[in-house]
Amino acid sequence: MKVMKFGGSSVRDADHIRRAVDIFSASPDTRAVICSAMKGITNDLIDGANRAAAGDESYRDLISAIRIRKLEAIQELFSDIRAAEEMKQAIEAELEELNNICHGVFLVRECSPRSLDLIMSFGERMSNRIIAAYAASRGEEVFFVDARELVLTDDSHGEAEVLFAESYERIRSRFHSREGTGIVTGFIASSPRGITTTLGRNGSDYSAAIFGAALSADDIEIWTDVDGVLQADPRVVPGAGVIRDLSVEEAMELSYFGAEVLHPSTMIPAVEAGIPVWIKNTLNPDVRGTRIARNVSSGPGLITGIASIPGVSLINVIGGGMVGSKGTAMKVFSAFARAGANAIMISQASSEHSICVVVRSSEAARAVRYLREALEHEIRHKIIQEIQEIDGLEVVAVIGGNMRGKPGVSGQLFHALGGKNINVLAIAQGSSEMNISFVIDEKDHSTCLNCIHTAFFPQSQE
Ligand SMILES: Nc1ncnc2c1ncn2[C@@H]1O[C@H](COP(=O)(O)OP(=O)(O)O)[C@@H](O)[C@H]1O
Ligand SMILES: N[C@@H](CC(=O)OP(=O)(O)O)C(=O)O
Repeated sequence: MKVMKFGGSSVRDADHIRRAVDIFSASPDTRAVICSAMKGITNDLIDGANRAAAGDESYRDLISAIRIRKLEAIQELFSDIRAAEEMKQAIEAELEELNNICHGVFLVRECSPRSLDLIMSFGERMSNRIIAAYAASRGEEVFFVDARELVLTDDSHGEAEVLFAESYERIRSRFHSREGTGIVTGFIASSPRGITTTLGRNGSDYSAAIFGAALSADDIEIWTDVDGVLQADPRVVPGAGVIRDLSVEEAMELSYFGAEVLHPSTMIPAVEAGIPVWIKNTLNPDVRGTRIARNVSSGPGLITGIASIPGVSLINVIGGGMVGSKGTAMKVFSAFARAGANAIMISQASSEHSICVVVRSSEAARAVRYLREALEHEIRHKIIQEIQEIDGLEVVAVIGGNMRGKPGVSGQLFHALGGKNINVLAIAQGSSEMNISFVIDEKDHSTCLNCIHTAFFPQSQE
């Protein structure tokens, strides 16, 4: 039995929805189909909420644009006039509710994370209603599931924590009482008090893993717009090939370091339940795709993939006085934690002369402010000479289970970068020896990814 998920790119319009329904209806053992909002709609909803909160009436234009996309899709999908009319009415009712909520935000000039979750939920609610009704109109045995009735979370709005035991129980009981395929809203959930929450941006993959684990699926299939997980971002490295099999650890590393096709933490419920996750292409359904599973051995290459996180800053705490001084590192990392800045990468010179931490640029100024406060004593007594912030950078990570215990990977890597005159500002290696990450100037993005790809995957270049 399978659980499938179709991302925003796979349900972006009527043509894609048709293909998605073709795919799941050709696979009768599909018990649940989790769909995202049509591509771009979640961003439009966030934009609309922000405009309304700023007192800008143009939020209405965004809702009108969403309405047009929905009505066009309905028009193309439903040949039966009555069915199309019913669907239109259902969507108009959702849009009216959305409009009222946004009007409330406009009046109070404020959009709390809780209100934003509710506003974002309309993307998945509307797309899944249309997909379920369209599949039913083709004679498929399907039932619509608003995941807010089944997936329970705490109330940390924006990226809520799932309450697994209660959610699994509800999912199992709903599916045991129904025949056919459940068409389930991804991304959205609710708190025990019934308040709408979301699982974090791109959270529909996570929803698929939750339903897969709850229903003990044999496989989870994530359908997207590329042939699988590729060796690098195909928009930057056009020659990147498909990775056939990925271990869970490699997949986690790739997603952590920005491979957009996967999302961190997504796979945890599936992994814990031992369910393989497949990444497949809605536009090319016959291609095998990538399989992510436990105990997969890495492919033949020295590395498996390359990923990168743009928009980062490097914060360098420099001071000869730190050598042998106990507790400075602790002060540094506590300051980052208090500033709410997530350390993406950390590297400390072995001379203990500097600690360098990479954070998202949006968090950098605040982190530096907290650091200066926390290290005031050290700065005054010249234990620390400088706290440096360098912006406009990118973290690149080279990942692969085969790197473990194999000498020469770093040599080959930095030789390739040197050959293209790419300056490396900091380097770190995970203790799992499964990744080498380093910091470069953002301007070297494309040259860097392409030269690493050429160096490690020469066979993909033809
Ligand atoms: N290593 C990679 N492998 C495959 N796709 C990648 C990779 N890195 C970035 N991408 C991008 O991720 C996109 C798919 O992710 P996303 O847009 O979130 O899909 P969906 O809409 O299906 O959820 C692809 O179109 C591709 O451009
Ligand atoms: N619609 C949500 C959830 C999601 O997972 O979307 P997608 O599958 O298109 O990444 C978002 O944009 O964050």
